[in-house]
Amino acid sequence: MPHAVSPLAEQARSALGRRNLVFVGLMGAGKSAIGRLVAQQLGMPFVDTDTEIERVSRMTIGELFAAYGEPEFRALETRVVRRLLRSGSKVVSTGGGAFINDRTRRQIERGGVSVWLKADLEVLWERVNKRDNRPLLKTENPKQTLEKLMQDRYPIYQRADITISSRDVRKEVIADDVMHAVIAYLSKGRTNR
Ligand SMILES: Nc1ncnc2c1ncn2[C@@H]1O[C@H](COP(=O)(O)OP(=O)(O)OP(=O)(O)O)[C@@H](O)[C@H]1O
Ligand SMILES: O=C(O)C1=C[C@@H](O)[C@@H](O)[C@H](O)C1
Ligand SMILES: [Mg+2]
Repeated sequence: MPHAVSPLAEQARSALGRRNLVFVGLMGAGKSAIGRLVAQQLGMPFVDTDTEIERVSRMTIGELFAAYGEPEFRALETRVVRRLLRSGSKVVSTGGGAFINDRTRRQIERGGVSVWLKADLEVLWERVNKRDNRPLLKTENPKQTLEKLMQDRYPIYQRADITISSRDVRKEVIADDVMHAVIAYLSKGRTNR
């Protein structure tokens, strides 16, 4: 297992102990990019649930939505998240809707420290409009759809243990914010899970 790469990362790694670190938030918030970077810095394994779902189903997320519909996708997502959170501590980046689903959110609440990457509409839109691989945004006005998802989902993402502002700065800056916040959150007298 690789070691944490800086004193900050080392301190965050040791605070986490055997816990998982789970990134949640809307499409484009940076869960995959920041999750991967934080995992590298902490010297922990990294898994992205969307990638894992595509691997086990041998279909893309778009194909899954088209063939089976969103409810089936959510059921598969719940199972994948549960399995990942039970198989050794790691950094997990979830798909945008995972924390919104009651069953999946309960898995995350039980299985790790959750980090909401919170971004404003312009930042999200700038990042997601470059690709069209998000089935929920295949609408007439995808920016408006994204705004509606923000209104519906932000009150739920807000339940995450930690909130980090995912703004237009280098990914390393956000990764440092995450590690500082993890240390602060876990120093509040919490016991190892
Ligand atoms: N701080 C940042 N600076 C510049 N680019 C960023 C930053 N954070 C994320 N990005 C870029 O924004 C795009 C979307 O990020 P990412 O794929 O990590 O989002 P996500 O939250 O995983 O979205 P989804 O829920 O759709 O999987 C990627 O191209 C990523 O490299
Ligand atoms: O926000 C969502 O509900 C989604 C986000 C993506 O990560 C994928 O999990 C899928 O496109 C659904
Ligand atoms: Mg992602």
